[in-house]
Amino acid sequence: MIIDTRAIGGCDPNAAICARNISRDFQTGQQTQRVLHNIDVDIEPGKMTYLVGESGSGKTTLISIMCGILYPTEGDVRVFGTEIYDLEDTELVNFRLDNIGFIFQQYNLIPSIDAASNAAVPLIARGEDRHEAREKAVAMLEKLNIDDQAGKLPNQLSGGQQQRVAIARALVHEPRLVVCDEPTAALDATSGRRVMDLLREVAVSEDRACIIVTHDNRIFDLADRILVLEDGRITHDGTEMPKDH
Ligand SMILES: Nc1ncnc2c1ncn2[C@@H]1O[C@H](COP(=O)(O)OP(=O)(O)OP(=O)(O)O)[C@@H](O)[C@H]1O
Repeated sequence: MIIDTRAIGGCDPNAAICARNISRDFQTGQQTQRVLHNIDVDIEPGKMTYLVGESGSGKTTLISIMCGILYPTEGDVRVFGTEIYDLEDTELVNFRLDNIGFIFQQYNLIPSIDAASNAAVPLIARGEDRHEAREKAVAMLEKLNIDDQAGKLPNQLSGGQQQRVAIARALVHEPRLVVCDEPTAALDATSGRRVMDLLREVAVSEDRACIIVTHDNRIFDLADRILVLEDGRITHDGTEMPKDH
């Protein structure tokens, strides 16, 4: 694979993500709806960046584009120096497997395998030995204080426990970029802060970045940077929430 080393639109070569001129349309019947409008954004490593905005403002669409699971209608995205939408499909899948951990609003756990096997999925997908993968998965479940549930199937777990399994699955392969959609929504305040502490420990360092989509004002104080999205445009970029929110 040849990586084009030319900068797109003034990308900082050290940025975790450099997104330029991102627009996205959705087609519903005859109607085309533009939900993101010419967004330029850089995400720096070493920071926990929040993406905040009302329901329907385009948060999920934007993070999906920034991490290689949804093509933009227009624009370019570079993740750790790789222009991801120039990759072939299998290259993009492998890039995501190696570099990105996802925590979705829906936990997307596999119902027929236990919690430890679910948490081990990214390691097994990369071809790691199953036994070693399970051991690493159980160690991650332990950090999340849920290793006593390792042998249970998803439908034997509470919503909050399922979410912690999904979080363990996102972190188990120590990805350089972690993207989380409402990681604390189903958790009580103490568990929520514990998850955020763990995310900071595992997902934020000199060469790692973490983006969190959240409505949860209990954790706004833990952000290093807050981006506010309104109707598909970034209207605030600062270290705190704007006063009028
Ligand atoms: N697959 C799709 N087809 C058509 N419209 C879509 C699709 N996905 C999202 N949209 C529309 O795009 C807009 C932005 O949706 P998105 O899910 O990105 O918002 P959000 O800010 O993440 O909302 P929430 O906080 O409710 O999750 C909404 O109007 C939504 O209806």
